[in-house]
Amino acid sequence: MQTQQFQIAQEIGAKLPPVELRDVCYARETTQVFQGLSLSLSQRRVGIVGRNGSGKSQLARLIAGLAAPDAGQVTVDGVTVATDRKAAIRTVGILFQNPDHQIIFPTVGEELTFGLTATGTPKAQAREQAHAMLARFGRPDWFDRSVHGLSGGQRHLVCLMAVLMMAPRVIVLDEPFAGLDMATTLRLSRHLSALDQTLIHISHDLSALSGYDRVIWLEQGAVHMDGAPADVLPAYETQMRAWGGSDDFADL
Ligand SMILES: Nc1ncnc2c1ncn2[C@@H]1O[C@H](COP(=O)(O)OP(=O)(O)OP(=O)(O)O)[C@@H](O)[C@H]1O
Repeated sequence: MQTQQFQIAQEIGAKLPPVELRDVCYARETTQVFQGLSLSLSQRRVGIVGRNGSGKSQLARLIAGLAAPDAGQVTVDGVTVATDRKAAIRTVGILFQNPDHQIIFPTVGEELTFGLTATGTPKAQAREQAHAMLARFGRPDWFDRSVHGLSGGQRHLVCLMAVLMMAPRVIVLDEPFAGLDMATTLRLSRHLSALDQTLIHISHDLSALSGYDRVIWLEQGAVHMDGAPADVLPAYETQMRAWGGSDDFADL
């Protein structure tokens, strides 16, 4: 299948924080995940799809600056995210599939205030902002709650609030709804879709991406197809059904 280049609506894209990957090479142990990947994202809602192991989570980590490319450059809104960490955490946030990969502190209050205090906000102001965030999400009583006493869905909400505390212009979502019940998923999706921020959303749930501005299909660390959801999602689904017809896992 030919990769399609998707034409960007410049008048919309110009106002949004650009996410740029230039000639990115990146290996994990013996796996060469990306070999010269270039991508320019400037839409408000970008979906990423691809098979298991195609490189989606590694792409998310590079965009969030949690990993540095071996060669090439990743910038978000002009910030080189892997090296300028202080600017990066105010520019781009990431929500993981598993909140336990994200949460560091024992209490909700500490988790919510850490990013702000680490980047110079006075402690009292950070606490005030955390209380305001908890009130916004209807959990004013959570500041002193132990994170480990919360359910998975509640921990997801803590992660979302911690990301929003930094007011990043771009949020990367790495399958944040996996394992959540339908009501929690609907509620979190509604909060996310109401956000002004640019969302780059990795998902195996194609319906979650149908209203997006652009969808990128990754295959073995390269862009296989790039375009409007109405073009990319049906093509992806058809290919997945065809591959799913085989009983062999050798290609996983
Ligand atoms: N910690 C690691 N050490 C070595 N190789 C890794 C590591 N993490 C990922 N990889 C490799 O990098 C490649 C891309 O993995 P990645 O996690 O980005 O895939 P993915 O598209 O997110 O898959 P999934 O849909 O299963 O989450 C895979 O070949 C994987 O084996």
